[in-house]
Amino acid sequence: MSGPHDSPAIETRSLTKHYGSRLALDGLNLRVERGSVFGFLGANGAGKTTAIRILLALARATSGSARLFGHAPGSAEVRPLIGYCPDVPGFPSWMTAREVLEQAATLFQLPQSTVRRRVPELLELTGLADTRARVGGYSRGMRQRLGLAQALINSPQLLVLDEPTSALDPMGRRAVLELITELKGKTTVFFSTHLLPDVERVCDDVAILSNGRVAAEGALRDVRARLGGSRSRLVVEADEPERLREALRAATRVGAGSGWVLDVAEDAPGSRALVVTVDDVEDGAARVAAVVSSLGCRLFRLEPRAASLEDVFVDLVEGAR
Ligand SMILES: Nc1ncnc2c1ncn2[C@@H]1O[C@H](COP(=O)(O)OP(=O)(O)OP(=O)(O)O)[C@@H](O)[C@H]1O
Repeated sequence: MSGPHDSPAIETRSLTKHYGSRLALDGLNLRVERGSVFGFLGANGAGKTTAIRILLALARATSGSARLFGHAPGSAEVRPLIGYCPDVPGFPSWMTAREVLEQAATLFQLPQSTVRRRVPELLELTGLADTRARVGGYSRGMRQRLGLAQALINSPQLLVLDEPTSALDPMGRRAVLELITELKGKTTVFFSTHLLPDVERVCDDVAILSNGRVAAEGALRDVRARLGGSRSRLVVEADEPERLREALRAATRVGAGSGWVLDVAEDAPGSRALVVTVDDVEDGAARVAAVVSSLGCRLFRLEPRAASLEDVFVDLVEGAR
């Protein structure tokens, strides 16, 4: 592994975790560069929380190694550099948000002058400045925002977030994503999530975890481009979408059949555009155009659709089942 000065924010090698006979992590190799916003994706049970718990020294690996800035998880060098927010953060119910943050500041032994500045700043940043209620009366979204404020109290170099937007309404979600964007370049942000649009919005790099292993990783753009090609999609819009849909459905491959269409779906609810999945985009486009023409329909639009992260994710996770 690299030395502490040039080492990545996170590096794991062959990280393996057994819970009894269950294999939760199966030789996980992960590298998160300093300053990046890194999306850690995986279906339920893929091993995301287990990996995060090992990185935070809340669980022990069965074998393999993990380093944060070149140091062992939980070591005295690492602790001041990390901020962590679990998916469901817990706080003493009788405390106010301000008290929670002041207590966290005490644990990090921050000077009083820093606490006086930082606590109101963080309350403002997470939209809790005007809340007088005690934490016991908070909604899950409010707890998540307070958890985030707490994770930022020590101005960490690495912020680790487990499903940071899962409990938030659209406004709260947007606020958290904006906050992550603001941290870009200054703080390394490593977050697990199921919410692919969030990843598409803020992440530089991603790793897709499947059955305790990295199934794909790299720059978001590259992962999409590299893996999105396994299924090609065309968007087609004609004046009689129902008839076109029926005709394309008739060309759908069933089982080992020889149909050239893999799937047909509405582009969006109520839209007359259809998304047609084919093996080969050029051949598919020519065939779709021929179908439109044979129906005597007017063609308005026929174009390839770039793969989304969701396409890549679904392909990888379904492929691993
Ligand atoms: N304490 C535990 N004891 C036994 N098995 C566990 C324990 N914690 C996790 N597992 C198992 O390990 C595997 C990975 O779980 P983990 O919680 O890390 O996945 P995850 O990707 O975080 O899932 P989710 O998105 O549902 O939170 C799962 O099969 C889970 O059932």
